[in-house]
Amino acid sequence: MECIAKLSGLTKEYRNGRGIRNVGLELYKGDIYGLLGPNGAGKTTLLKMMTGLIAPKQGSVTLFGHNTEQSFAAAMSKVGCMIESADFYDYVTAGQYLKSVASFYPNVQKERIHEVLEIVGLTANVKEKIRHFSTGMKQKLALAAAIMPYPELVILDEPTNGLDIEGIVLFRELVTRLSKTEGITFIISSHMIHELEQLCNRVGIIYEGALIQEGNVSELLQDIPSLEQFYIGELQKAKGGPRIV
Ligand SMILES: Nc1ncnc2c1ncn2[C@@H]1O[C@H](COP(=O)(O)OP(=O)(O)OP(=O)(O)O)[C@@H](O)[C@H]1O
Repeated sequence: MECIAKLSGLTKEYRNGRGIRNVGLELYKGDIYGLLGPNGAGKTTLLKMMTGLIAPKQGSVTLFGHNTEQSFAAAMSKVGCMIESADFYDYVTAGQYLKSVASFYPNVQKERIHEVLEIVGLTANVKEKIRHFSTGMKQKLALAAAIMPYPELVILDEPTNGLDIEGIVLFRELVTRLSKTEGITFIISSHMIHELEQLCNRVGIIYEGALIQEGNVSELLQDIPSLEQFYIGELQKAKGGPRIV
């Protein structure tokens, strides 16, 4: 299996003492890796570090063989991402926004704008100003931007936030399709554990800044009926309390 992302000993401490400590993780080509953890556990911090938005105090991120601190452009050249809730200049239209995104990538032709709009189901809204978009529509637009440069790795931080039920199902189908047809690898943080259970082949659990458990979903769930029960059990172990599931 080809390792396309390697995170080693990642540590970040904010001034308030929070952050992540000594997190190591590998992604293999074709993985759909789910990142689980309570609020404030460190998921966004970890994903921001993967994309160079935060520099680690210790540790390293290697994407496609390139260290993000030493060769940022090369490391990120096959990466698409959507971190935290999407923020836009909302007086422009969806089409204008995606055109500006496309202009960053020399290999992206303007036809790609319509392609990604169609993929996320926003074709009819191309001329609409973003300020008229719902939260879920903005999430879809951010996803369209993330897949614009034909990425091989897509990093998604809570991508289903604000999506309606149909949007969540579409999102799951879209990730599955992109994984199968384009061979795209995904790492996705989410609180929607049932979605992750259906979608992911591997999951990791972050608790208080540390990766406390990870593995193949099918192996982790050999003796436990659901990812939710596994997750709650692992959190209880980490907190040192008795297991109630
Ligand atoms: N810029 C910052 N300055 C200080 N503390 C921060 C900063 N960003 C995050 N934190 C703290 O670091 C911890 C990890 O935050 P992070 O956003 O990574 O968690 P998360 O797992 O993504 O949480 P959630 O599920 O609520 O989105 C939290 O306790 C948070 O308060």
